[in-house]
Amino acid sequence: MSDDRPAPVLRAEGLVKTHHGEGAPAHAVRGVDLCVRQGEFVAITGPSGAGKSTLLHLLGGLQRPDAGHIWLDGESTDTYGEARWAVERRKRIGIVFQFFNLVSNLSVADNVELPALLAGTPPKQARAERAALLAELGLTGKERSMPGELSGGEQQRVALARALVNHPPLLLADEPAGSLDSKGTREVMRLLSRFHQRGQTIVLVTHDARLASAADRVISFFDGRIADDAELDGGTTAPRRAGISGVLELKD
Ligand SMILES: Nc1ncnc2c1ncn2[C@@H]1O[C@H](COP(=O)(O)OP(=O)(O)OP(=O)(O)O)[C@@H](O)[C@H]1O
Repeated sequence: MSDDRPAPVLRAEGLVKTHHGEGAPAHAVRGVDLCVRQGEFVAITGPSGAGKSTLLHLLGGLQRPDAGHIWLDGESTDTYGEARWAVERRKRIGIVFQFFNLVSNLSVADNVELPALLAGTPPKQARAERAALLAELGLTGKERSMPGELSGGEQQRVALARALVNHPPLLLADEPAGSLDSKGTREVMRLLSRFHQRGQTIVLVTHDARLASAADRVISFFDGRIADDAELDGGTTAPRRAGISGVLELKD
């Protein structure tokens, strides 16, 4: 039987991760199977402590699973070490975080150009890519600013430019509006939607059900497991499949 769906950009099977900290072990991810296809905008939502960030970190190779497997564009990552993950992230996975994680002593322009230069892009092309993205994100004129001189919303837009400068097939976003005010939140969500409309595959982690409604598929994560996985109908919050709303309404 032929499968005319877009190809999987990311696939995971049997992911398990337990954190061993000070107290009792935290079973953050307890067996997750997931397939994200080209062009999808997937939100992973759920209450605080459900394991959403841990799952995103596993998917981006920032943490290693205790068990399970991840494929990027159909290629197994089983043999990847830290260095290989870093290379693959640069090419294939852009990541934005709640607290931006910009390099504080580099200018806006240098923050955005750095991943392009590290990926071997010629300096002239890196500058052009940076200029185009900053213009797109409304940051023209801020090139020489330092991150600390920008508002939170502006810093997150710089982080978005940095994440996208190498045109990665996959964008991972971990609570990208978590430290922004409502204006910054609306702006980040508008930009994510715009990039998605142009074909960017996005996986967004958020505990905020309103933000999740910008996606076209919402995965409800609860206690380390996928509790529900629903396509949204035309960008509204109405799930095609019953069962999602109870989990979405859980408060932190
Ligand atoms: N590095 C760590 N060391 C020890 N425990 C951790 C670590 N990271 C996460 N945990 C624990 O794992 C569980 C899941 O955490 P995680 O941050 O993945 O959840 P989350 O759903 O993203 O929560 P939030 O929405 O509050 O960010 C929690 O019990 C948390 O305390």
